[in-house]
Amino acid sequence: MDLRLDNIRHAYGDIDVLRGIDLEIPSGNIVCIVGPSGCGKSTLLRLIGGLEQPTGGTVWQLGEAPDGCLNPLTYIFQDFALLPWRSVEQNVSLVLEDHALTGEQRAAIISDVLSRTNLSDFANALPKQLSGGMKQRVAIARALAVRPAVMLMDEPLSALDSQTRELLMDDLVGLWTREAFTAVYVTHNLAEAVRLGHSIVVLSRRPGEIREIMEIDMPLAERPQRMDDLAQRQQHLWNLMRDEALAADKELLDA
Ligand SMILES: Nc1ncnc2c1ncn2[C@@H]1O[C@H](COP(=O)(O)OP(=O)(O)OP(=O)(O)O)[C@@H](O)[C@H]1O
Repeated sequence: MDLRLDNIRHAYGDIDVLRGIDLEIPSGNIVCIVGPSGCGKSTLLRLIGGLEQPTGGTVWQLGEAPDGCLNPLTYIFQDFALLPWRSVEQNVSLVLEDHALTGEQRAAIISDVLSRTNLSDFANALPKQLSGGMKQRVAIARALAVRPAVMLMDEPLSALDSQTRELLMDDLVGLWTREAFTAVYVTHNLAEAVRLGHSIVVLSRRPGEIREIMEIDMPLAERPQRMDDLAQRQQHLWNLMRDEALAADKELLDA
C-alpha cells in the first residue's frame, strides 16, 4: 500500500502547524521526516495514522495492505510502550488477541517476529530485565506481528545511547533488507535519517512546509561503507535546517 498526502494543512486553534504538505510514501520505502523542534513532525505522523483529522487536505491510502495485515498503520514510539507485567512474548501477543487467529497461528507469528528481531531467547523475560535497546526490539517485534502496511516511527531510537542506536540501525537495515517494509520515520537525528531513509523530507519551522525532499539512491546495506557520501548529505541537511533550528530553540526558550 502506498500513501499519498494531498495538500495537508493542520492548525490547533489559531496556531498553524502544517501547511501545503504534498508527499508520496511508496510501498517498501523508508521516508524520514526531519525539521526544527515544534515544526509539526509528530503531528504529521498522527495525521497519517488517523489519530487526528487534518484541518485541510487528504491522506490517501492507495492499494491493498499486505496479506495477513491485521493493522495497516502501526506506531512505534520512543518510550517503547511495553506492559511491564507481561513477558516479551506476552507483549507481542497482546496485539494479536483481538483478531480471529488460532493458537497455532498466533504462536507462529510470535515465533517469526521474535526470531526476526533476535529475541527468541528472551521470550519469557520481563521488560524490567531488558536494556533499552532490547525493549525497543520488542516494540519493533510487536509492530511487525500485525504485518502493517506502514510503520509510523516517532523518534524510535532517541531514548537510546549512541552505541545502542547504531546496533538498532543495523537491525532495522537487516530487517528491511530481508523483507522490505514501509515506514514514515520521524527523527531529530540527521545521521539516522541518512542511514535509514530512502528519502528525507525536510520541514521548515512552524507552520511546517516541505523545504526539500532528498532522495538517497544507495542500498541501505551499503551505507556504512559510504560514510563520506552520507556525511556530505547530512551536512547539506544541517545547512538547510541550522538557522531555523536556532530560531526554534530561541522560541522555545522565550515561551
Ligand atoms: N494537541 C495539541 N494541541 C495544541 N497544540 C499542539 C498539540 N500537539 C502539538 N501542538 C503544537 O503543535 C506544534 C507542533 O508540534 P509537534 O509535536 O508536531 O512538533 P515536532 O516537530 O514533532 O516537535 P519536536 O521536534 O519538538 O518533537 C508545536 O508548537 C506544539 O506545541
